[in-house]
Amino acid sequence: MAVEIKICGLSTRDTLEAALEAGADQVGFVLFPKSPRNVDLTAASELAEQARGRASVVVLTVDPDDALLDEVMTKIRPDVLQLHGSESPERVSEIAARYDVRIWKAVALDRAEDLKRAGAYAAVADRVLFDAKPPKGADRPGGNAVSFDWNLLAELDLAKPFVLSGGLDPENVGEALRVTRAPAVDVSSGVESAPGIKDAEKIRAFVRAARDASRAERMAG
Ligand SMILES: O=C(O)c1ccccc1NCC(=O)[C@H](O)[C@H](O)COP(=O)(O)O
Repeated sequence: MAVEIKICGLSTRDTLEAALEAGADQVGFVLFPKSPRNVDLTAASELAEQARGRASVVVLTVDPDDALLDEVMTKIRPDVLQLHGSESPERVSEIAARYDVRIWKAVALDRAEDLKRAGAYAAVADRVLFDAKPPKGADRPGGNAVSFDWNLLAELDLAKPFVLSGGLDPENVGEALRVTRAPAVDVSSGVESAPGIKDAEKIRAFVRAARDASRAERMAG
């Protein structure tokens, strides 16, 4: 299977278009006011319309309440809801039951012990997205350009497909795929020229590098 590629934190029509034309499978919009990639509901809904039918629309929120989720579901109508806060497995299950949307749950990894939490999330979410733990003092739980030790995932046995995230870029995504054999990758900072400013050429380079590496892995068996 070809690797799936998500470009996260898009906030302009032009860079969204670059991601869609490059062949991204999912495009992500961040609803988190402290993020340099934050978009409001209106902007996210306009970007979602541009992407609809061309890639899956992912809306990323952090510990959302039902009022926000009601608005997200009505105004943006995402294909996927990415939960990137400290939502418990019970809360993820509640959200999955309340809304007709696929759920990805982010799990921060630093050491093998952190993987124990992934099983409980795999039981209630459609996918688990592994990200690095945020650095001390960071004001957001993701999008920090930090990687974790990919070897932690080499022997992973999870009931659901996972997404590899955290500090990926066009130069390292090939090696990341070789080590983890991830079915899907997610990038934000690694395709930016500055925090929150997406770079069309880096988006194209990332998609190319991930596709090349995925093809090489498949040919090697
Ligand atoms: O991107 C953000 O600013 C953000 C803010 C709050 C929660 C999550 C956020 N991003 C999550 C993502 O999906 C990123 O793609 C993922 O953390 C990887 O980020 P990066 O290491 O910058 O590629």
